[in-house]
Amino acid sequence: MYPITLNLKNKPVLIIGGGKIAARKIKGLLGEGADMTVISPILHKDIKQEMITWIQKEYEASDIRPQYQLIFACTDNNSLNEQILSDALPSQLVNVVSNKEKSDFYNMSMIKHKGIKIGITTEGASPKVTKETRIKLQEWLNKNEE
Ligand SMILES: C[C@@]1(CC(=O)O)C2=NC(=C\c3[nH]c(c(CCC(=O)O)c3CC(=O)O)Cc3[nH]c(c(CC(=O)O)c3CCC(=O)O)/C=C3\N/C(=C\2)[C@@H](CCC(=O)O)[C@]3(C)CC(=O)O)/[C@H]1CCC(=O)O
Ligand SMILES: NC(=O)c1ccc[n+]([C@@H]2O[C@H](COP(=O)([O-])OP(=O)(O)OC[C@H]3O[C@@H](n4cnc5c(N)ncnc54)[C@H](O)[C@@H]3O)[C@@H](O)[C@H]2O)c1
Repeated sequence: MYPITLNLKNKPVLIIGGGKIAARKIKGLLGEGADMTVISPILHKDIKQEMITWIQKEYEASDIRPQYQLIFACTDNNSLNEQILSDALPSQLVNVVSNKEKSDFYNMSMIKHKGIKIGITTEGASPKVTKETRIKLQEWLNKNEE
């Protein structure tokens, strides 16, 4: 997979599902100034409703508008998340939170340290190993700080 960092300021980003995992993704995306639309019957308490456009309903294929370049399928229903992936246009990139093999892209585990960002990924193979590595590396950086 090809690593890049994206400038998402004012870019329209679509999230389907508004639960715990969506809340984590939305926090990071709002921090980067993305223009967020969330489609979900229910919103997690950590999602700041006033910062997003919330469309309170269940997903339908017509929700996939061409202006979205990034789409996050964050429902707790893996077959629905996979349906979202197949409804998307070939030009749209879809993150499927419930399937290690099928995503067009993954979020990396991030460390921010003294003005640099370190991204860690197993390219979907093992989120658990990613998290463990982030914790070990963070401890090493803290220990070896001048
Ligand atoms: C890095 C991080 C970024 C982020 O999500 O922002 C991320 N997962 C994180 C946390 C986390 N993930 C999980 C737990 C609970 C368990 C635990 O603690 O172990 C926690 C902890 C928590 O939720 O607190 C389990 C889990 N994760 C995925 C599945 C589904 C599956 O495996 O198919 C399941 C099992 C679900 C189940 O079976 O129930 C899937 C994905 N998770 C990824 C990324 C992508 C691949 C990354 C890579 O390639 O390495 C991928 C494929 C899709 C994506 O999301 O992009 C983030 C910060 C980590 C940190 O640094 O703390
Ligand atoms: N990527 C990761 O880091 C990670 C970590 C743990 C779990 N997971 C996976 O992510 C999935 C979601 O986890 P969660 O904790 O956020 O679940 P959750 O139950 O907190 O949230 C699910 C959300 O999906 C919404 N939803 C359900 N059906 C919908 C529909 N038809 N249309 C639109 N929205 C719909 C619900 O309203 C809710 O807001 C889990 O099932 C698991 O497979 C991923």
